[in-house]
Amino acid sequence: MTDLLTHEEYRAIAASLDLPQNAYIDGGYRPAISGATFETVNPATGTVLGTVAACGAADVGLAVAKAREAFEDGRWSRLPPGARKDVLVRLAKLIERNARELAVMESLDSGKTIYDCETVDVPETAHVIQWHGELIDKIYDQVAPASNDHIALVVREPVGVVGLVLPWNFPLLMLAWKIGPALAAGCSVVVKPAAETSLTALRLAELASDAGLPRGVLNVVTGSGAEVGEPLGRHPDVDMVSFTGSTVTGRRFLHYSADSNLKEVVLELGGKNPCIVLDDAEDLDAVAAHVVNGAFWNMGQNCSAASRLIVQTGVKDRLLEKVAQHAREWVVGDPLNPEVRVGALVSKAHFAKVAAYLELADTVLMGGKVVAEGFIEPTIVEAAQGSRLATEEIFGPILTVVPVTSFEQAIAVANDTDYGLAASIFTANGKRALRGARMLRAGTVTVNSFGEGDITTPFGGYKQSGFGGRDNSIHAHDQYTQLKTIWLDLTDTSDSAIA
Ligand SMILES: NC(=O)C1=CN([C@@H]2O[C@H](COP(=O)(O)OP(=O)(O)OC[C@H]3O[C@@H](n4cnc5c(N)ncnc54)[C@H](OP(=O)(O)O)[C@@H]3O)[C@@H](O)[C@H]2O)C=CC1
Ligand SMILES: CCCCCC/C=C/C(=O)O
Repeated sequence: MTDLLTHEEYRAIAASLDLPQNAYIDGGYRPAISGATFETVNPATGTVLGTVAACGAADVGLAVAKAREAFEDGRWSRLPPGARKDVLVRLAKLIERNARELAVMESLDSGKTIYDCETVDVPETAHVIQWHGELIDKIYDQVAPASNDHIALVVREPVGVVGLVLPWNFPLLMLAWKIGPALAAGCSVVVKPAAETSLTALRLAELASDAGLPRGVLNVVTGSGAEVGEPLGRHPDVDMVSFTGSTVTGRRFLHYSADSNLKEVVLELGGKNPCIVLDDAEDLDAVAAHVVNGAFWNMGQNCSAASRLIVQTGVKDRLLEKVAQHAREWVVGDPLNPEVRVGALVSKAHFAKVAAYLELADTVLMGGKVVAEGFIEPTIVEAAQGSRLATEEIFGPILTVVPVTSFEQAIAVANDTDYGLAASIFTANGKRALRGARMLRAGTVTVNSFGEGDITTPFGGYKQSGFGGRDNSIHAHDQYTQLKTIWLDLTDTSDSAIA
């Protein structure tokens, strides 16, 4: 467990940080070719932290060319897997050694709490990179069951140059979820972080060079979705894009691919994740703790947040009382204060969007107020199935309660959404739990708990929550590799055999 510092100590570190400013291309920092910059803001205070290179299509072109050069000359792609493992494990160690700096930088740039950055985001980032590094020299290719006269090898090859387009809710962790398997597989990557949160991706790229990653293999191009994301999505020499973010933007990447080189596209998109609590659920205190964590962790800015509580009427009042009790313990305030569990929403624009949902609530069961610009207290509202509060991804600390009267109705309401990322079901009846888990249309279903699984389990969505592949686990490697068949004819064609 990470030893946390005091609020004052975190503030002192924040004041002394050396923040990256430029894109990271071909193994070094570079300003945008145009010289343009944009301001990156601390959403908790509204102060400008610094400026960052506002890159454009020319910078994307340069990064892709450098990534292609690196891929084709084999400086990384053709290293033995064990050698790639060594570099990734060294990178994981460097992340651990620089954890405090990365955690404070992440908190300042995103409004996430230092508590979460120190205890989850940064250690998990190191863990994920180490896990994929250590996996890569343990995956074997296959021999197909072809006839005795043939040997058919099925081998995996890195897909090539990949574009990784990231969201702002877990800037380091989503970077790790994508570069871990991509680099382990031997790909060269061009990362586009969200403009709100570019700093830690840049610093991590520098650490990767320190760990021995050859130049050109990991490039970070900073700037907006329109100026950097779109040119990357349309680039004819990018072989594959892995994207995490909104369903609207994810859909655009399919258009970019169709309009350019039919690059592969993997999308990890939004969710409106149901958390079902049935009348027979045991240990309501523990259930309430899961519900609160699922709904309010990271200020609800989590694609797998438990944003819909579908609760059977027999247990509703008792559960909601406990949920409110737990939620009241979540202190809202300065993200650099280690006591705080609810920090700032990522930007003014996002805060305004989430705050507008408060206006839609007729029945506020708890909270419902803006604490200060950027900060919203944990809020519980009741809303009818089909209402905007019950169907739209709010991505903020607002939990919508939908009462139901039966197991069947709970499952029907849970599945009545275009999304299908995560779901959970709380019940003491094992058979019903498993039947429910089978019936729920979601990529991850948790029973008597809420969570996303861990690095060993695939993460991705059904329906409009996902497309084309999975993050995490050994299956993440499918995104970044392609299968090749090598067919060898063993028939004996020597003279004696013919005679
Ligand atoms: N699944 C998830 O984990 C996430 C879901 N969301 C959902 O999306 C909503 C909106 O958030 P938002 O930040 O706008 O999410 P987006 O999906 O727009 O952003 C995700 C990434 O895509 C980039 N991007 C944006 N527009 C384009 C484009 N036209 N072409 C290519 N790339 C683009 C962004 O760049 P930039 O931001 O720099 O312009 C960012 O790097 C949230 O309220 C939430 O509901 C958001 C983030 C994560
Ligand atoms: C330690 C697990 C953190 C999981 C966060 C998953 C969020 C993904 C997303 O919002 O895209």
